[in-house]
Amino acid sequence: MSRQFKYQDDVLIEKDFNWKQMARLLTYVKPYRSDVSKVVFVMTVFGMLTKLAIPFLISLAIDRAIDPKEGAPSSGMLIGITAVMLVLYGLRWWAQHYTILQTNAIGQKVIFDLRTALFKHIQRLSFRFFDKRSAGSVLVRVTNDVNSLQDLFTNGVVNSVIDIAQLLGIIVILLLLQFKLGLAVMITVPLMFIVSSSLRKRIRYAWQTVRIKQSRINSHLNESIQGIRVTQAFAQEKENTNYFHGMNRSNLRSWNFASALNQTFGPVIEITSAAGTLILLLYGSHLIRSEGMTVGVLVAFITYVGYFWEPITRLGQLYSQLLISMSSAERIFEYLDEKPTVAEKADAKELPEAAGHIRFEKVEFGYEADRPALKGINLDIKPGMSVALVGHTGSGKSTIVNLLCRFYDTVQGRVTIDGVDVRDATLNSLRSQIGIVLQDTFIFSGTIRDNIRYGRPDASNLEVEAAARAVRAHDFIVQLPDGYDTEVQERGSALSMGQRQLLSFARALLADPRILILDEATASIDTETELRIQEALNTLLAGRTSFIVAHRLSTIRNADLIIVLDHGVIVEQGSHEELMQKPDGHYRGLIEAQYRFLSA
Ligand SMILES: Nc1ncnc2c1ncn2[C@@H]1O[C@H](COP(=O)(O)OP(=O)(O)OP(=O)(O)O)[C@@H](O)[C@H]1O
Repeated sequence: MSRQFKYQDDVLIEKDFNWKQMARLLTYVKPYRSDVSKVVFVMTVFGMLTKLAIPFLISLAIDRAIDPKEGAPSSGMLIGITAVMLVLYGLRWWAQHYTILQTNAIGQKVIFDLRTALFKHIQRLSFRFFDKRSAGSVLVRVTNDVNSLQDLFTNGVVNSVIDIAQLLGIIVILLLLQFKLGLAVMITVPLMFIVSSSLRKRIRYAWQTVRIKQSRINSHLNESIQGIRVTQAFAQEKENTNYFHGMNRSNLRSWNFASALNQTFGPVIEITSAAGTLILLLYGSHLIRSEGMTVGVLVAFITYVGYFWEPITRLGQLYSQLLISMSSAERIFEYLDEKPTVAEKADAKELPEAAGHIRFEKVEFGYEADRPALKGINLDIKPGMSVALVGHTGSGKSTIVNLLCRFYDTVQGRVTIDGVDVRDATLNSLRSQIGIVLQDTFIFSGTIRDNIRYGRPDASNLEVEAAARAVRAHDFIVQLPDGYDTEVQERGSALSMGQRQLLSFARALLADPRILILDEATASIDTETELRIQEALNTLLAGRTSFIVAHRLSTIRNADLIIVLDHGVIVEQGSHEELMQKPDGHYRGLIEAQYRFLSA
């Protein structure tokens, strides 16, 4: 099997059954507690009591109407008892129908709430969280893990309350009907619990393994689909398929194993139940002979004991369901407990409309503790200035931008906008004043118009068009089949790189941020598009403080200030002319290398 893929962000979480966690899960049911009480009430009164009354009525029918100890059999009484039983069956049917409808509705609402809460939380998590996880594994938690709780909430919660009530009801009835026989039947209960509890841990572990394998499959699937072009270009389909096949097979094996273990619960209960019936028949017939117990009572006992195992079997199944759900719950709570590393202060202030004066003061930063990405960065950018960040790959250009947007926090030093430390401002007020145009423009599904409007959803159609015209995107948009209403396909794959760039310029212009960050595309484009993009850029940058991770010579030359980075340190800064005058300067070296490359 190929060893090129590693998806190890999910590890087995092996803990004992956790009541605290169960209580936490139940808090999601709390808003619907009045619905739950209604269902439990209906099911207990109309479902359970009617059910429990029936064996009693049968024993009554046998001992009083069919074969009474004194007097003649009575058909009138028999008809009366049967009629009562019919009414009880009707009531029971209605109660069951009501319970199924209601428990489904409650379960769905709880799942809806949980999924929304999880999505909302994940949206707020910082870049650091996503650095460590694949998109696929995050996806699994919002879909599979939440789904696997569905059964628990749909049937588990309500049924367990009803089952426990039924179990207690039957125990009381059995003991009241014939105390000794009742006790004898219950001897088998502890036996069953001992056997089944030894299975619990193994079952839980097995299901966790299944989830982790499914999560890896999803991660791989996600990566394979996103990278399909590269895979096909390098003719790696076979390798990829083999790897997937291996993962899939391993998942199948784990699933079969877990499922087989799970199935052992049923037989364990059945064997114990058979032992119970055996005790009942042997000891019951003895009691009839020696203590004058009636046949009716024995028949009622047999039916009650049948009912007795039912809730126990269901509670056993619920328990294994609970074990499965617990591992999903643990994984969901792990995410819900993840705190954004970039957190808003409790007393964070709204950043007032920024003029765009940006300072970096003795900034130190590293993505990992022992690998600094920026060292001793000092910058003072006046409002309206355009700054080009240049330097070798990995020199720290994007990191500067990440700190300015507060996607990460500095390790030391501070970043200020108009004198306000970015950590003292609310994230929303900070980021809404910063526009970002990334190299790999993210086009969302929807129309071209929706995409331009992304940062300012209330913009009118006229404003959208004006923005598109200003950045010279209008001409190509109107040539699309439905103009501004053309639905872009997944991530805008039908648009050219240049077109996507222009769209993102329009998006940024419409949002009208005071500070603009531009990660310039590295791909070389034709001269005409280059010119058009340059003009669009001039419109976009006018009057804003801008940081450009610059690759095009024209952009770099036009910048008011050029910052040259090398291994996380600013090695030079100044205008193009100033920097070109340094004979052995870094900048001069970079530009000359680029000229050599272009003329080669
Ligand atoms: N998310 C991350 N986690 C860990 N290390 C990172 C992360 N992003 C960047 N780095 C590291 O930080 C350093 C600076 O990276 P940065 O992305 O700022 O470089 P850059 O100058 O923008 O490079 P490029 O021109 O290739 O985009 C590099 O050594 C890089 O490996």
